[in-house]
Amino acid sequence: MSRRVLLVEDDTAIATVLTAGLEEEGFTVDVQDSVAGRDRALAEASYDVMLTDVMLTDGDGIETLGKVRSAFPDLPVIILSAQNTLDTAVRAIDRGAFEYFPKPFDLDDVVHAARQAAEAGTQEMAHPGENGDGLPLIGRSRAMQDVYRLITRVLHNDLSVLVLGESGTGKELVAEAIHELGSRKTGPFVAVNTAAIPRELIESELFGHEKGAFTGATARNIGKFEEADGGTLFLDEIGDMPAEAQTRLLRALQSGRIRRVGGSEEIAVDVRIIAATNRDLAPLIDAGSFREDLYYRLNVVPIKLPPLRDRAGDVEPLARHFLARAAQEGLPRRNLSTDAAKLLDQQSWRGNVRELQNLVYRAALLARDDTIDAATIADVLDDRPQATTGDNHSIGEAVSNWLLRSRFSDGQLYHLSMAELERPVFEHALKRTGGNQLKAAQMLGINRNTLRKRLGDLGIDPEAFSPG
Ligand SMILES: Nc1ncnc2c1ncn2[C@@H]1O[C@H](COP(=O)(O)OP(=O)(O)OP(=O)(O)O)[C@@H](O)[C@H]1O
Repeated sequence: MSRRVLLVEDDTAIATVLTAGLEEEGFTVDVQDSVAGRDRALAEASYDVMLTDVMLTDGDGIETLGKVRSAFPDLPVIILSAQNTLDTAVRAIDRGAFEYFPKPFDLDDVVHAARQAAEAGTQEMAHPGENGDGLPLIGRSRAMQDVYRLITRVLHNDLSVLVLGESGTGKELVAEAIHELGSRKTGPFVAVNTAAIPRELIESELFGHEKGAFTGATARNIGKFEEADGGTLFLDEIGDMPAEAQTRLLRALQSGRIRRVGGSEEIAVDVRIIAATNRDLAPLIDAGSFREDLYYRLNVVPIKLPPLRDRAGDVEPLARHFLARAAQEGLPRRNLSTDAAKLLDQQSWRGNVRELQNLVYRAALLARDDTIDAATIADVLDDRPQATTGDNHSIGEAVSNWLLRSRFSDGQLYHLSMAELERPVFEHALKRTGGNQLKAAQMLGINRNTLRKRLGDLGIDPEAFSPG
């Protein structure tokens, strides 16, 4: 028996392509181009799944979704949206959408989701919640869309999330967003930067200690786990955690209980863990300095944050966002000239969003009039601390400098250095070939399967380099 789809889309080109794809999959497709048409069709026929655009001439496909969901609670709905913000993704899932696809979408993905939806009915639907306000993440690039979709997937469960990404890409902000928008928002959000705490103190910081547990422990102290009870614990720079603390953390995650340092009592804690790292954990695991079992515990849902240079079109809105924030914080209110925005967009942003933010604040301070022009940006750019490897004359020199700045223990040096070298080489080749792995492998002079495997090991997504 043929399954029936209601497609609500006012763009005829998209409607035609989708209809063809869905029909090929064996669906019968009815197309409507308005909210009114949608409601009429729903009243007249019975559907297995509905796909709907958001901005329709007579209304908003998400805002009016509540009505549909109460009248047809068993009808799974897939949202197709051109408003590619985290807000839209969250609104869609909160209103009970089965899936959310930013445009332009991949036809196969949408057809696949329609089939899944028709099969699963509404069982797998996200829990409706209320609408989030003041969503903090700026940027509508294609590269950020996957991040938004993943965020919506983890809001109403307690799955462990591992946020991966270079320094300054917004990992902590993502953790905060998950907490603020999710079902633990009434509980505390507690952040711990593992790399910033002396190794000897990490365990007591995380799990607390009893009076007299060690020299200097003059009173009982509650750790971050207990502080985060009922909420979210964000563990930043997880790759820097010493071995003993890793063991203790794993035990806590497995049992849902902790024991204070020097204590004997087992204390139950209800904590959602979000961990983050800017390091590649695979070589640390290979080298035996990061526990593999802990990795699997933490990495239930990985969220990879793209570096800023891969977020086409995001630099200018971010810069304007930071200017507005700077003004709120008492700095002079400034505009950004078109040329200034262009110049910002051309930078490679090795320090990612944090670097852009710092630079925008400095430009706001230094600008000579209300509008920040390209000359001011150029001055501030020149003033930057030297980019880490930008001034080196050879790869060898760059590597030597990098080794001097890095800290890792014996047994990791080779794997970590190789990962560090391979990443920019692979990314360069993927960029040059628009993400085509076959061509990239030819350019590199290595076997395609080798490339695919190494990309996987390094967590590089070739899709992120494909145009569009
Ligand atoms: N998409 C974004 N929209 C708005 N602000 C952002 C965004 N991403 C990052 N920021 C801002 O940039 C700064 C750096 O972000 P954050 O501290 O979350 O990065 P991080 O990846 O955790 O860095 P690190 O690895 O160094 O800890 C913060 O001030 C954050 O508010």
